[in-house]
Amino acid sequence: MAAQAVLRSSAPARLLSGSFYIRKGVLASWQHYQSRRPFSNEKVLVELDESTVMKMKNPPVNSLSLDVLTEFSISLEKLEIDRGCRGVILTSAFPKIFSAGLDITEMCGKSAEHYAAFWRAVQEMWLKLYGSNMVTIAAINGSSPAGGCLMAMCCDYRIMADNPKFAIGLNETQLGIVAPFWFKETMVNTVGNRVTEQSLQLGQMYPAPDALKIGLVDKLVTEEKVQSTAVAAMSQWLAVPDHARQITKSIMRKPTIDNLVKHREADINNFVSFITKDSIQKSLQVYMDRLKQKK
Ligand SMILES: CC/C=C\C/C=C\C/C=C\C=C\CC(=O)SCCNC(=O)CCNC(=O)[C@H](O)C(C)(C)COP(=O)(O)OP(=O)(O)OC[C@H]1O[C@@H](n2cnc3c(N)ncnc32)[C@H](O)[C@@H]1OP(=O)(O)O
Repeated sequence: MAAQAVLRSSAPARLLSGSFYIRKGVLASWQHYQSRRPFSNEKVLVELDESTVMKMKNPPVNSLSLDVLTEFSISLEKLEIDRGCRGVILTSAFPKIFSAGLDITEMCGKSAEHYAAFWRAVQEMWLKLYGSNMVTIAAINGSSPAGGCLMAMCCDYRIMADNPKFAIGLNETQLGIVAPFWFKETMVNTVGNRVTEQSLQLGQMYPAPDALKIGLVDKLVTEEKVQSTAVAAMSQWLAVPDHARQITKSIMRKPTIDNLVKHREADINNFVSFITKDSIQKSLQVYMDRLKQKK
């Protein structure tokens, strides 16, 4: 809902706040300084250097736990209301892993209340990131399955490390679970219906070069150049007038966002009744055991 409000109202609001900024002079400068200080969170670092960079840092694989998702949404919201921040680069603090997707342990052996709270946090992250008014660029410096791929697809532009060992995709069916409709819609909006249909059914993970071929990522560069390329791309995107770019983004994304907002509670109920099934719990357990055994 918040993301929706931002999408609808924020272009004029930002223009208004721009004139307030000039008139109020010193006060605005102080507020600007306050809001531009790096935030020191535990699992989502926000660095304010040449560009604003959000770095996921949840060892070992940046799985998206309830804590990480909550911290992520709060940090993004702070940047969203910061008049000095027009764009954000999303990346990982670890080499070789962007994000392992949703934390599977949050979906195993917990209460229905926990699953509902967890799923609401997943939705909130998506609403905020997909609905962001800022330019969002994913600097994908490693593998990015499922929820990690979703986060990357929420961004306006995706740069990935050129290494066939790194793969990205929505692999949910491989775990015996189903990507919900808004994951599907995000992928359709990124790579089109036919590729999505095949990818989702097969739970396909794409090595970086194949991800480029199907348009799941926009550019491949060497691992060392991922972040600097993201900074360069950011200047290009920021050269476009904000209001025009934001309204265009809203026109493109609003129907998809509205669809989740409208069905949000039903989607939570669906998730809870799906994930609490014995057969699904067993599938997840088998998948986790396999992950642990592969060493
Ligand atoms: C009808 C429909 C209605 C409603 C919708 C219903 C359901 C939708 C439900 C859910 C949607 C979910 C989306 C998801 O995101 S599910 C998560 C999918 N993620 C994965 O499959 C990734 C699995 N991990 C990997 O492939 C690899 O770990 C890796 C490539 C990310 C990294 O490989 P490494 O070799 O570097 O590291 P590992 O040794 O494999 O892992 C280290 C460590 O981390 C644990 N781990 C890995 N991934 C996860 C994870 N996603 N969650 C929790 N824990 C994870 C792994 O077990 C290792 O643990 P130990 O060190 O052995 O303890």
